[in-house]
Formats: sequence, C-alpha cells, structure tokens
Amino acid sequence: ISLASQIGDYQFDNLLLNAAGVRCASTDELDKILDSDAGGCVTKSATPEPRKGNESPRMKATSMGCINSMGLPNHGLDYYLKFAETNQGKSGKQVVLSVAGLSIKQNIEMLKKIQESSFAGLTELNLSCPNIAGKSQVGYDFEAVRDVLTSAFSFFKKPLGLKLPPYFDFNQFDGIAEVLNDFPVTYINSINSIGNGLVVDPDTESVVIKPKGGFGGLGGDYVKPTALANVRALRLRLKPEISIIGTGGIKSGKDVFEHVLCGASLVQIGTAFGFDGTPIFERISKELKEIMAEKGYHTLADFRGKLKTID
Ligand SMILES: O=C(O)c1[nH]c(=O)[nH]c(=O)c1Cl
Repeated sequence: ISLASQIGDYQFDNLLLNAAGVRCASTDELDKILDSDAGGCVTKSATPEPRKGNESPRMKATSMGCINSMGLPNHGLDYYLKFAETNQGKSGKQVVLSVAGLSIKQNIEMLKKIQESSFAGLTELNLSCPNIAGKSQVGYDFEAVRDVLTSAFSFFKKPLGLKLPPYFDFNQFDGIAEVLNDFPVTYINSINSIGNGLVVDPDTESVVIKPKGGFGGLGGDYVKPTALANVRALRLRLKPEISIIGTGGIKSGKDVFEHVLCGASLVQIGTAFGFDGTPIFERISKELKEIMAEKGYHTLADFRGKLKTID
C-alpha cells in the first residue's frame, strides 16, 4: 500500500504535510517535521521582513478546534528562503515555501526574490490570511487574484501553488475557478481557516483572543465540511493540470481518506498537528493504510476524486 502522490514534477512519498502556520516558524520546528513521517514540510507564511504579529492572547484551542489571530508573526522571507534552498529535496522530502505579502506589491517583490534564488521547490502564495486588521483575504477579490497572477506569471517560472480562503456559494466556486483556469497554477490549497469566527467564554463572559475584538480564523472540527466542499467543488471545476491540496479538519486517516475521495492529491494538517505534534504523521499514515487495506485499495489514485453522489 502506497501513500505516495505527485504534484507537478514533485514526488511526495507520503501525502501528509503540516499546514503553514502550525509549528513551522523556526528551523528547529521545520527540521522536526522533515525528520517525521510527513512527506515534506511547509514554512510559516513569510512577509518580506520579520514581523512580531498580533498581541496575545492570539490563539485559543477549544473542544472543536481552534481560533487564531496570529497576525503573520514570522522571521521574514530570507530566513525561510535560506532554509528552503538548503533542505529542498533532501532525503526525498519536499519543502514548500509559503509567502503572504500584505499587498500585491509585496507578493510580487517576494516572488521575484524566489525566482532569482536557487530554491527549486514549490512556492505557496497565501492569498487568504484573515487576520490583518483592515485587510480582507485577497482570495475573495477575484479581480485582485487575476491581477496578482497576471503580474506573477509574467516573470515567475517556478511552480506556484495558491492557498485559498473557503468559499461558501456556487457563484464563488465558479468565479474563482474561472480566474484560476486562465493561469499555469501548479496547485491550489483549500482551505485556509474560516475567517472572522468568534469564540465566547460564557464563564468569563468574554471573547478568548485579544486582536480584532476576539474575531479570528477557525480551524479543526469546525471547518471539515467546508474544507471537503471546497476541495470537491474546485476539483469539479478546475482544469486537470491544477492539482489540489486538501486542508481543513484533518485529525485521522478517515479524514484524509475523505479529502482524497473529494479530489485531494496531498493534504495538510494544521490544528490537530498543533495539538499532537509530529507523531500525528505516523498515526494518520497507519490509519489511512488500514482503511485502504480494508477497501482493497493499493494507491491513492485508486479512489482519488471518486466520491459518489446519490442519483
Ligand atoms: O494570523 C496568521 O498568521 C494566519 N492565520 C490563519 O489562520 N491563516 C493564515 O493564512 C495566517 Cl497568515
């Protein structure tokens, strides 16, 4: 039984990755992921310069997942670019370099630096951070997405993936797919956290995080049905050359199986990886192989995208 999967020219011996932002801001954390059963690692979304991020408390775990308003704390692009150049492809592991500029200009500036660098792996352009005060997720502005992709592909010749926010309406699925199908995007990653949720503590009668009056991105059990819907809807709409990474609500082999059934080629684990740490990659790999064995599947391609509907 194989958990191997391919995105563009990149072979992953295991389809499991961490989600950008979770236990991946330092090289020590990134090394731990590479030393685990994960097929590779994803760096914390980088901005051009180091950032402290939002004030704490800025993340809270709950019985159903978590809420966060980290505000893009990171060591800056150079730090992650150096790690990525050094570690990409080592012992068959892929390093995905995530970038999240605070403007189209910053995104282009970072992509130019990556294009000129010796990094030969996958770049993930994050168009979906919900936690910068005064800024909406770029992924909700289809013309802005078209603009940034038009500029990017005028010079960026390395493989590019996009981290998208969750969409909630068929017109939105159609709208974003229409834009994406016009560009040589290597993959899309759905979903980022469900933005601007609110967790209330009835005992203290208060919100639980400080930034933005307590509003923050939701992850974990809260988001799985939305994540599966986005993976499925975009698989049905995007040209086959664009692969899909499924992210959202994964904490077991069963959850991974469901994402692959909806069309995912790789999956990323955020909230649950935050709780469990790197042992989660071994546990989930084992659980998924057990499910595949029970069903008589040998590879992910045996069931990828084969979700049945009720006719
Ligand atoms: O607040 C964050 O750092 C953050 N938090 C998220 O839930 N998704 C993102 O893409 C980012 Cl960039």
